[in-house]
Amino acid sequence: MTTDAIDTAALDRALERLAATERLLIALDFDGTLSPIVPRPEEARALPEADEALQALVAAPDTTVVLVSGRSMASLEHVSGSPAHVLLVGSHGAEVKDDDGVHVELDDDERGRREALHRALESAVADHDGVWVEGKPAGFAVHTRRASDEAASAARAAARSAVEGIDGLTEREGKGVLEFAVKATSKGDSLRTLRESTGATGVLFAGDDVTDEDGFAVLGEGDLGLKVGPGETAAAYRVDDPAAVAGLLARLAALRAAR
Ligand SMILES: O=P(O)(O)OC[C@H]1O[C@H](O[C@H]2O[C@H](CO)[C@@H](O)[C@H](O)[C@H]2O)[C@H](O)[C@@H](O)[C@@H]1O
Repeated sequence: MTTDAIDTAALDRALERLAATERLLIALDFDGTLSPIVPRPEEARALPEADEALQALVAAPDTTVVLVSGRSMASLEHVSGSPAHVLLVGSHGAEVKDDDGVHVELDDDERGRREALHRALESAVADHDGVWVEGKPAGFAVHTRRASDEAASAARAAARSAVEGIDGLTEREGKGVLEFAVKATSKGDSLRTLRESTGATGVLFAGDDVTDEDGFAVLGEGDLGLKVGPGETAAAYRVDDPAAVAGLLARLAALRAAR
């Protein structure tokens, strides 16, 4: 799917079908989906309408809501405010928060490679203005949104070259960000696990960035994939922006409550 005109009638019919499913799993990306993209990651917040819709959805019967983010769990908790009864998955699936706390397990080899990765990235970006490195439990993100195009491109090249000697890294490029992780997890893996653990018979997954394509790839019949904004996607449906996502979640909550 490319940037076709948005078919709102078809999307509404798909929402009605999804709302009728027996056990519903709603999995949502955070940045660019619930929150508009902003220059400083720590200042991102879900739109108030989105927060309201999330609370309506968690109150609906047989419905599980989860935020599946590339952010570290600490960062996701900070920006989302840990909404009541909403599950959180961070670091593209490497960190999961449940009743027993937050889990991320690195073995000795992964810990060693993470340290090497940190040293390599910090020294690679040091001379590039506006570029900075964000630490995550299983890796690091090189942020370039505040750099010039030239500095961003030079920093990405320097980062890639600096980590060449480190084995087993997963690389992901997103909006103004290039990430490396020592654990090979993805939003697709998370969705599979969540579908199984919740017994979901239908899944809504919404996301805006290339890393969300791993999630769209594991959706099947009876699920609804929602791409936010422009760009190639495997999702069957599309909306323009986080405001449209909030409206759609409110509609789904109303349909689900009336079921
Ligand atoms: O999977 P997500 O929940 O969408 O998280 C992806 C990345 O989100 C954050 O970065 C992005 O949003 C920032 C705030 O709007 C923006 O400044 C940055 O350019 C975006 O890439 C977060 O900082 C990253 O760690 C996440 O991987």
